Amino acid sequence: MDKKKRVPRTGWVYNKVKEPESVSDHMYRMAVMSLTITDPTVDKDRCIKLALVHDMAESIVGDIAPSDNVSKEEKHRREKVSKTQKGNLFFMGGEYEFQSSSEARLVKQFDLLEMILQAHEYEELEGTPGRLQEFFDSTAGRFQHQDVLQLISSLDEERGHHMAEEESKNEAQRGGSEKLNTPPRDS
Ligand SMILES: Nc1nc2c(ncn2[C@H]2C[C@H](O)[C@@H](COP(=O)(O)O)O2)c(=O)[nH]1
Ligand SMILES: [Mn+2]
Repeated sequence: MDKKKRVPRTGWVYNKVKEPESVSDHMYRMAVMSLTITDPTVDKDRCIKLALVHDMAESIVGDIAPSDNVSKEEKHRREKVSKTQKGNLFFMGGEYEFQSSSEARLVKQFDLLEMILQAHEYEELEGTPGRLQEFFDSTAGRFQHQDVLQLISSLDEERGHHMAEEESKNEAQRGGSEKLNTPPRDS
C-alpha cells in the first residue's frame, strides 16, 4: 500500500508542529518550483521528475531526519531494499542520491529551499518567528543557483522583519511588566 501521502515529515514532527505536511506535500511543491525554472541550461522536465520521486523511498523506509543519526550508508542500504519493492523506475538510477547531474543538484537546492519556506510558514501560522531556526542554520551556505539565492534573500528579509517585530513587541511587554512590578517612587 502506498503511504507517502500519509508519511508526515519527521523534522516537523520532532519540532511538535501541528498537522505537519506529508512527504508528498514536500515533493509536490518542489515539482511546482521546478515548473518555474527559466534557466535554459537545465532540463526542466527532468527536474520535475526528480522532484516527484526523490523521497519516494521514504514511504517504505520512513522519513529519516539528521537527528535520527542514521549514517548515509545505512540510509542507502534501506532505500536500496525499498527499490526492489518499488522498481527502479521511481529512483531514476540514483541520479538524485549521488547528485550526478546539474538537474539533481538544482533539485537538491529546491529540497532545502522548500523546507525552509515551510519552516517560515509554520512560524507565521504559529506566530513564533525564529522558533524553527535550526532548519535555516542547517541549510546555510548550501545554495548556489542564482534563482534560488534570490528567493532565499527575500525569504530571509521577510523573516528578519517579523523576528525584529516580535522582539520589539516582547521588549515593550517586558518594559510594561517591569513598570507594573516597580514599587511606586516615594511620593
Ligand atoms: N529537526 C530537523 N530536521 C531536519 C533538518 N534538516 C532536515 N530535516 C528533516 C526534514 C525531513 O523531515 C528529513 C529529511 O528531509 P529530506 O527531504 O532530505 O528527505 O529531515 C534540520 O535541520 N532539523
Ligand atoms: Mn526531500
